[in-house]
Amino acid sequence: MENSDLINQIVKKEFNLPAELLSQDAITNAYYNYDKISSIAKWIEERIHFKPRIGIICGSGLSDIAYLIADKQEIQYADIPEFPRSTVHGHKGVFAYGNLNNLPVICMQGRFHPYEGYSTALCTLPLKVLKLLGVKLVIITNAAGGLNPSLSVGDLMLIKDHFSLPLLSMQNPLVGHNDERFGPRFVPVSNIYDKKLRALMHKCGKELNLDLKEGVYGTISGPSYETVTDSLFYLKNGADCVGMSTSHEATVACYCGLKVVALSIITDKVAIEYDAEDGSDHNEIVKIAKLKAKDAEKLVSYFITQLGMDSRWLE
Ligand SMILES: O=P(O)(O)O[C@H]1O[C@H](CO)[C@@H](O)[C@H]1O
Ligand SMILES: Nc1nc2[nH]cnc2c(=O)[nH]1
Repeated sequence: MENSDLINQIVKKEFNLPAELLSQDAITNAYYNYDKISSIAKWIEERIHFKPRIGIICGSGLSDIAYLIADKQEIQYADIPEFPRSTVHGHKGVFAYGNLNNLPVICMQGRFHPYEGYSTALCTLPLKVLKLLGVKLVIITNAAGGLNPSLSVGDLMLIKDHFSLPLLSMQNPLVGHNDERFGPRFVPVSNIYDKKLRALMHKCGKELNLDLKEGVYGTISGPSYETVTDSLFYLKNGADCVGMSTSHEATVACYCGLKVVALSIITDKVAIEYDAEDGSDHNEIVKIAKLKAKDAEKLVSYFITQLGMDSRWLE
């Protein structure tokens, strides 16, 4: 059977309508239903023989976080049946897993972005897989452009909230049929970046003598960067930095009952004056993220040690 026939058949069964009449997220969620995601998780489980408790998503240029894992093993996304591929420079497309400071961790060296052509539901499929693998908490990282003039290149910023026009305007990964086995239809997100975990992260930052900033992550869909007017709009509405990921991932993690903590590394300053030079360049962004990643790695490692000291964090 042709793949499009199969998709049509699945969608027809669920909605009694042809797939053309539905949004991409609704189609994705019908295709990647609970059973299919369970079979992806089972496929992984059978190969890794390992029960992760912490998930880490590595942002652009931040995949070396995985080298913190002592006995690191890998599984390629390309080997996992019906799993998407990473297509962006700085995203390897690998699950790395093993113990990090004695806690079982699975690390995504590579995420999926809506601008690659994936629906937001497909971009966040890994979060549902992580949930079924046993993950309780995710640490999301990203490279972001600094909007707030108080942020400098190389700063680490703990995300306290996000502002996402794509999420607010129907690019929401939860659109479509809901399966309560993952989470509820309507999801409260006012404490999406868990307040207690943020306090713990700040404590870690202090103890490591790091100047950890805190702020709001603004999401654009990309792949074009922001115009000056876009940037001013985000800045005036409370965003401190901007990027093309994270918010939809945090939303699905929260929906699935995973605790979320998220960090941005500021890789460039966003133009907020009309006659400013446009400095956004992805190769440069990846280069800066790699150069400045050491502090993020130290912080994540120490944070995981602290999580290990109280079993309630990973309940
Ligand atoms: O968010 P991550 O994946 O770190 O990457 C950021 O860097 C890329 C733009 O240069 C975009 O993908 C943006 O989201
Ligand atoms: N200006 C800008 N810089 C970035 N660095 C990482 N992501 C982004 C982005 O979306 N915009």
